[in-house]
Amino acid sequence: MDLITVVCGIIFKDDLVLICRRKAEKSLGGYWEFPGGKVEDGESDEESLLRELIEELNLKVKIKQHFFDTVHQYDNGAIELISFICESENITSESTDHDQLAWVKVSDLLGWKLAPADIPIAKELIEKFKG
Ligand SMILES: Nc1nc2c([nH]c(=O)n2[C@H]2C[C@H](O)[C@@H](COP(=O)(O)OP(=O)(O)OP(=O)(O)O)O2)c(=O)[nH]1
Repeated sequence: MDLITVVCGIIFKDDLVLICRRKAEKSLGGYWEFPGGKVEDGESDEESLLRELIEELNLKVKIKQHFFDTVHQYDNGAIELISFICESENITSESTDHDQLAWVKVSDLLGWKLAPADIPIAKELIEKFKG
């Protein structure tokens, strides 16, 4: 099966990072993720991320750096999840794709029910921001 490319933003506001809970009716409903989405034909990863964040969250961010990529095999196919560290000037509180949003400390990330593909990214972030 094909590998689907998905981009996500690790969006910081001060020292908190945004995670979003996927609506129940979506694939991986109820799991928390870093917001983003599938890369469309003809788009760069960065363009895709900026578009998705505006569409879903009406949030404009600054992409600071490419962070970490991971491949995860779900039952219905594999995704490559490409993450970027971003900064946001404002806090968003509504999403078209999620039923809850939370701004959390990096050190608390693994206490949330993250989508399985996000766990290696969360672990890497915890390492990076440790002490
Ligand atoms: N946006 C995003 N998606 C993620 C993350 N982790 C993870 O496994 N995914 C999965 C969920 C989806 O299967 C896919 C992204 O799809 P999407 O959110 O753009 O799209 P969609 O609603 O059209 O997806 P789908 O219901 O058709 O699967 O990647 C993450 O951190 N952010």
